[in-house]
Amino acid sequence: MAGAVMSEDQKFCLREVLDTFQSCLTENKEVRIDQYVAGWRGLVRFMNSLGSVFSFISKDAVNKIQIMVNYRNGENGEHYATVQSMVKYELDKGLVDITKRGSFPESGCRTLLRLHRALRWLELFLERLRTSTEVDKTSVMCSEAYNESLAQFHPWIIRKAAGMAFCALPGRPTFFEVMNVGTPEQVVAMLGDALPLISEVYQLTQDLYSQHNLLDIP
Ligand SMILES: CCCCCCCCCCCCC/C=C/[C@@H](O)[C@H](COP(=O)(O)O)NC(=O)CCCCCCCCCCCCCCC
Repeated sequence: MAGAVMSEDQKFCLREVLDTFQSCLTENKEVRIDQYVAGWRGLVRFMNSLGSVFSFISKDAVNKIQIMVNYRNGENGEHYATVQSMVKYELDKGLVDITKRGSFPESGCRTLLRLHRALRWLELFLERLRTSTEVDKTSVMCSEAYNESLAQFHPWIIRKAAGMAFCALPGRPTFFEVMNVGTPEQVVAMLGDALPLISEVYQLTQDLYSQHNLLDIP
C-alpha cells in the first residue's frame, strides 16, 4: 500500500521532479546546474520515501548535491551556472584532477560526473518502467539498468550493497502509486514525455565531457 511507504506531508508527484530535469536546458542547449541539482534532490526524496535500506545511496547523492550547491553559493558561483560554464572555468583555472587524484578531490567536474553516470541509470530504468507490464519486477528492471550503467564504475562491495537494496524495492503497482502520477497509463505517458528530455540532458553532458576527456576523472 502506498500509504505505508509515504506519509501525507511527503506526498509529491514524480512528474514535477522529472519536469525539473527538463527545465535544465537553456535555449543554447546548456545544462543549468540549479535545476539539475533540484532534480536530484527530488529523486532522493522519492527514494527516501521507499525505505531506509536506500539511505546509503541517498547519503552519497546528498553529499554530491551539497558539493554542487556550495560551489553555486560560493564566491565563484556565477561560473557554476551551467555545466558548460563550470567545465570551462575549472579547466581554465586548473581546478580538476583529470588523471589521478590530487589537490582537487571534490571538483565540480568530478562531482557532477558521478551524478551524470547516475542519470544514465535513471534513463535506462525509466525506459524499462515505461515499457514494462504487470508481471515485470521493479527490482529486476532496476538491477538491469544498474548493470548496464553505474555498476561498471563501482567496486564489488558497492555493487553487492546496491543489489541488496534493489531487492527491497516495492513491486510495480506500489511503485507506480508512490510516483503519484495517476493511472498506470498516465505514468507510461508521462515517462514517454519526460524521457527524451532526460536523454538530451544526459547526451549534452556526455558529449561535453567526452570532448574535454573528462569521462574518467578519478
Ligand atoms: C528507486 C531505486 C533506487 C536505486 C538507485 C540506483 C543507483 C544505485 C547507486 C548505488 C550507489 C551506492 C552509493 C555509493 C556511491 C559512491 O561510491 C559512488 C562513487 O562516488 P565517489 O567516486 O565519490 O566515491 N557514487 C555514485 O556513483 C553516485 C551515485 C548517486 C546515486 C543517486 C541515486 C538516486 C536515485 C534516485 C532514484 C529515483 C528513482 C525514481 C524512479 C521513478
